[in-house]
Amino acid sequence: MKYFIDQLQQKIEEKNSRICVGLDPHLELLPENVLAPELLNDLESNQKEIAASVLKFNQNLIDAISDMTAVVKPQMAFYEKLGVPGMDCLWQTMSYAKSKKLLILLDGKRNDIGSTAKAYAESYLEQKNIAADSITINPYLGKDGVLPFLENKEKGAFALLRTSNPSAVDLQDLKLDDGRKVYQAVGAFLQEVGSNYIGECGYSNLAAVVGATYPKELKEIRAQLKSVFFLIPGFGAQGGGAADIKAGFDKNGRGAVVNSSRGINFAYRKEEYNNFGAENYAKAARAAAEKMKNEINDVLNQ
Ligand SMILES: O=c1ccn([C@@H]2O[C@H](COP(=O)(O)O)[C@@H](O)[C@H]2O)c(=O)[nH]1
Repeated sequence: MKYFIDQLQQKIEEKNSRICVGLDPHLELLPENVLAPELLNDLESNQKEIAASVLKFNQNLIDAISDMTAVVKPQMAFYEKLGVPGMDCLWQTMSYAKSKKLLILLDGKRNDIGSTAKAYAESYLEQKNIAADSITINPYLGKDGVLPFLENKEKGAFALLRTSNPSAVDLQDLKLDDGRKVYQAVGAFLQEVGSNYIGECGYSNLAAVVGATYPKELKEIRAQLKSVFFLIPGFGAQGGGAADIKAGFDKNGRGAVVNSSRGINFAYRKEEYNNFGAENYAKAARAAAEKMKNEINDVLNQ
């Protein structure tokens, strides 16, 4: 039995890639040759057709980037939005990614009281036919809400720690009586809970989400949490760049993956990749993923 975090670290090293490719099908950004825009005028009536287009889009993206990333991160919101066909599309996307030997980090930010958290873990990490390898969770309910996601050591959880959005400061930076900020207390909590789930690589199956858009906090959190692996979202579309995420890695270039969703999924819309044309969106995505992978490796080698 191999710990989730060891599987992830091993795949990162095999591919020499520290990127995580988000699968976030923003419908209005899909190429017209994949999704006829008029279908969006009546989303509910056209859920089935739209979900079929999204699946084709995802499969082409996965084909284009599977040798270049260890892990893909489908964002559940975009699939839930398409009702039952959307959930079927999510499951088929995960199944396709699995067939290409990619790890799956399902971004759903689930959690609840212990018994309900257990049901979430069973739903998304333990189904027999297809399940994710890891899931994003909200740690706000405390330990009994987190432990069910760690029961199976082959699976992992990524808890929100310091998120990438502008309003992250509203609650996460509040000061506690002991002088720490809320996110610092959450970090210490994650390290403590995760200490019983540490793999051979020295990191724990309980990982954390820390945004690329807050490089100062990322550096401070990396220094504080030696055994916590990071998912770093916010690269590209949210403004984060390679220089911002460097401090999230340890001195050996381990301990984190950096996510980009729109920046890769919809690279074909950027001037830089205009020459590919909308019909070659997957080739544009590959070029963007390769650029991101190289930029991160370069900055870590400096
Ligand atoms: O703090 C967080 C936590 C999660 N996310 C998610 O990551 C992707 C980012 O998408 P981009 O298109 O690369 O901006 C998206 O699914 C978010 O829900 C995050 O951005 N920040």
